[in-house]
Amino acid sequence: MSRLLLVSNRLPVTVKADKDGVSVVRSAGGLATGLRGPHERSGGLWIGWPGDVSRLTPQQRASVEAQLAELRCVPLYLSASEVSRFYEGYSNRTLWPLCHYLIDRIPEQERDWDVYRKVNERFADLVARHYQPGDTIWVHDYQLMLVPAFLRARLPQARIGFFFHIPFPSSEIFRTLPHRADLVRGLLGADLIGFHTITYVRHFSSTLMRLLGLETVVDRVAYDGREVRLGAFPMGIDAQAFENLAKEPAVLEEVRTHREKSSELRLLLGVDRLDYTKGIPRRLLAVQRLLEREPTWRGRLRFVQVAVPSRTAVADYAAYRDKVDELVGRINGLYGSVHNVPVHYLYRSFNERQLTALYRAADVMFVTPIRDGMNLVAKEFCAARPDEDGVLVLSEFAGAADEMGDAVMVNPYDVEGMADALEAALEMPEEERRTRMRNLRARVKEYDVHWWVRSFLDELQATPTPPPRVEPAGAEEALAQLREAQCLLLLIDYDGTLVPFAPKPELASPDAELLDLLQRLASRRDTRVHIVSGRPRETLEAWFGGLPLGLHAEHGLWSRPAPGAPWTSQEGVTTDWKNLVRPVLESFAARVPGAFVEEKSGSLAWHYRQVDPVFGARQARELRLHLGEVFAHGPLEVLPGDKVVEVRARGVNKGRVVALVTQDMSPGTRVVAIGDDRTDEDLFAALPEGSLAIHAGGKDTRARYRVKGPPEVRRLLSSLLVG
Ligand SMILES: O=P(O)(O)OC[C@H]1O[C@H](O[C@H]2O[C@H](CO)[C@@H](O)[C@H](O)[C@H]2O)[C@H](O)[C@@H](O)[C@@H]1O
Ligand SMILES: O=c1ccn([C@@H]2O[C@H](COP(=O)(O)OP(=O)(O)O)[C@@H](O)[C@H]2O)c(=O)[nH]1
Repeated sequence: MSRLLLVSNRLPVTVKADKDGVSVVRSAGGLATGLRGPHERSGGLWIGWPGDVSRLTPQQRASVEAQLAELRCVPLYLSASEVSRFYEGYSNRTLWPLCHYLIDRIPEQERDWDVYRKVNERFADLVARHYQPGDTIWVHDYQLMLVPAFLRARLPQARIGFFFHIPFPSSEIFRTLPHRADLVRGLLGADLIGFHTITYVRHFSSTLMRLLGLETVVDRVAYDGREVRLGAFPMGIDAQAFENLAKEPAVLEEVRTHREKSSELRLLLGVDRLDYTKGIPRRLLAVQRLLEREPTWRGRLRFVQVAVPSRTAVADYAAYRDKVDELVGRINGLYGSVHNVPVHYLYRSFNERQLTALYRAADVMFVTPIRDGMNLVAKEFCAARPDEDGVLVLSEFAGAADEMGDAVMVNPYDVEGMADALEAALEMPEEERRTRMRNLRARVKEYDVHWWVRSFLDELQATPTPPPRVEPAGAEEALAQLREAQCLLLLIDYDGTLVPFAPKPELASPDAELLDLLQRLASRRDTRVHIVSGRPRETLEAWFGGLPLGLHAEHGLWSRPAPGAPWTSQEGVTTDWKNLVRPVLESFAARVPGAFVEEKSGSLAWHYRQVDPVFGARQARELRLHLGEVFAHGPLEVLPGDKVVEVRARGVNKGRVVALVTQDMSPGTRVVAIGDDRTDEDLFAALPEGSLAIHAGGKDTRARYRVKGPPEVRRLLSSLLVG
């Protein structure tokens, strides 16, 4: 087993200082419990923030460090300003509401991004310092979204996993964020990115398409020369531990006390951090509504709401607390009596034993977040019910809802509907309660936290480590090579190489500066220049006909090797297939707003550069499948390009141009090809030995040299004219 380096914002410990000294206590939470085994067995490390230790004396600090080291934890200390701007600020004031669909809670002006970025970089630095070849790194949650990319830059060969514990929202929400693309690129540094549900995976995939134009094929995305996998791994709990606790005599005694105190009452339970995503106000209103419309329940219900103080320095949390306080007061004022109040509101935290006693005593567990990544409380309630009784009422917007179909599902925004569900739960016949609880428990026990850890790590181990990457050399090196050559034969692509990609093909015509550059280049001593493009020959003729260049249109179907020479086409290429293909492309263009069909003499192209990217990519996939089925073994090729699907006769590609232009080449000539997309890779592949391939852009390429894009291509060519 490879050594596991775990990375999370908080370390799974609590530092407690009192008059007797300072102690570091292990936390009991689900993540800590699930990861403890693999962390310790693998001799790994856990890297994270130990909480606020600013008030400790230097001796106490030293003692904390020694105790942390014993637990194989490595502390990353945050300054007061980092806590306020990285943790409370960008993480909890921006990312947290965003991912829970509450964009109105995000500050109007984003101020904490720089600190978020810096702290993520500090995390990556610390991890890299402790990394040993062969280690597996597992980074957790939204506070550390940039860490995978920072790590990838420092450790190209490392195996890196990332798990996102909160909902990944629809791309429509995510794309409102100013730094949306940076965050997504940050995650793509990982080899495997895990989410709780398949819906979050889908949202992430469409975000990749919309923001970066990246397509997910089944569960894989090609990015930066690597393959990134995506997957749904619903987190579980330590079900056995809760079941064991629920059977302990001391816990059962506590259950009896809870029930005796409410012998005539039915017990409803809510357990949450006091967080505005947890839906506590509407939950309270549902209880109020039930009491209001069904007087027979008055005096017969006790609703215990545990609210754990959380993120108290964030203003929205304080306001939310006031709101809940007020509602509790109002309901108790309305429906309480001298002997009893309906809502018992406990603003504090309980340990697992106390929680288990509450879970086991409850008639109905009321879990109604308006959004929740998973919600472990719902699972803990079921694990704590070996008596197979109790009803779970669960929000359909909790990740847990995907797995817990036997709960009574509610829409947490619908107060009346929740009051109905509550009543149905309270009146549910025993047999139905047992059937539902049995099914829920079977799932919670089988897919527990240990299963979760195993399945994520197994998948991560199965991802191939990226091959050692030979990064193409840059413009300086390319220029030195070009200058050394006696004679030069330049084969240059047009769109994306000499001019930037334009929203419409006709908008990308050459400017005067480019025409001048090409003219001077072609007049350079012992230099011949060819344009090798996918465009129709009429266009190339109109734009470049007056220059001393060779022209090659439609990916090499048509060539005019020298000015004045006639255009000739590749032999044996037929075009009668077009009458069959054209109507198919036209019907796709008609149903996809913004798409259009371009007809060239040897090919037909369906363009979707102005279409909604997700819809366009989906339609392009469907079109390719459709064409593939109809023309499976025919003389046609269907080629996916950059926002285009092109259909043409088999065997026509830019590589053909190489044979044509090198046949009468004088000895000592260096062939140089420059291009930016897939079609240029055919050109690069056909080059004779000793040639130079230069990729213009950031895509994966077989070229040995890389420049940044059209401006740098032009600079490189201009430099050839100097000196
Ligand atoms: O560290 P805090 O700021 O005090 O917040 C506590 C944790 O809250 C979030 O929990 C989420 O993870 C759970 C387990 O995957 C999931 O069930 C729940 O739906 C999420 O909200 C947060 O993701 C953690 O990073 C925090 O530590
Ligand atoms: O008084 C409490 C209330 C809750 N919890 C624990 O806090 C976790 C809450 O996790 P959940 O996924 O439900 O929501 P989150 O707070 O992570 O958003 C559960 O494991 C609870 O057992 C706790 O230890 N003490």
